[in-house]
Amino acid sequence: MSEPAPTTEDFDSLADAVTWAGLEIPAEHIAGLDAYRQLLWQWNENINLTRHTTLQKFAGRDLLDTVRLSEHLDKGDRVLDIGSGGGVPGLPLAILRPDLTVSVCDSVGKKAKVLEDMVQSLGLPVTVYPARAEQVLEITTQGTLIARGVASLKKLLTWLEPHWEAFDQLLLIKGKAWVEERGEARHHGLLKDLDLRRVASYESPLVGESVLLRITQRDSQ
Ligand SMILES: C[S@@+](CC[C@H](N)C(=O)[O-])C[C@H]1O[C@@H](n2cnc3c(N)ncnc32)[C@H](O)[C@@H]1O
Repeated sequence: MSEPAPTTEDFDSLADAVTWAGLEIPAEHIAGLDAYRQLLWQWNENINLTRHTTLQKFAGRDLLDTVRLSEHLDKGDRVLDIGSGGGVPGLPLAILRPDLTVSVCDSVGKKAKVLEDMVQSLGLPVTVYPARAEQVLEITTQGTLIARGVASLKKLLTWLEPHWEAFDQLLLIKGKAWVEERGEARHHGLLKDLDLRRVASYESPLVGESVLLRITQRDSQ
């Protein structure tokens, strides 16, 4: 019989939770990630930003997703996290990858204000846009758009359809339902000019399989 997953009480520190999640994060980044985590949980008492309020979930979900995503971003890329909410994956990514130019946006003003406060407190070189992704793409250009938990593929591709000239690729963190979402997007003709690849698939000890989808314009290959 397999061992039950350990509970939060098993971890006294973020470093222990990171090791449990099977992640190799350089020691120099752990303090910054933990500072972000503390701010997020403090804000979460007043405004609903995350349900991942244990070290186990922070490491086994938020950091795991961010680290796997990070492995598919080129050095020096310009990255926009769309629908950043409490900051995942954009803020931990900015901590782990100082070579990237990271921006985050959220369409809910209150959430964008919290993101701005966290960025200031942590001294991160991150631009926060209190706006919908579509609006940000009218005034900026990006290398990679990243997103987790924002909307179905159909919705995302509909929003982004008029804006492909403003970015090179879309990297999405998705769960098992990605296959049905791809079917729905295809059915609506949203993938006809796009190339969608599953570039990674990884197991979270807490939620099972997650995938990273890379979507590009077909003629940009
Ligand atoms: C479920 S939360 C996910 C937050 C975070 N990415 C995470 O994984 O923890 C989705 C967020 O996307 C934001 N959102 C939805 N549509 C958006 C859009 N078109 N542009 C920017 N933000 C959007 C919502 O306000 C919400 O904060």
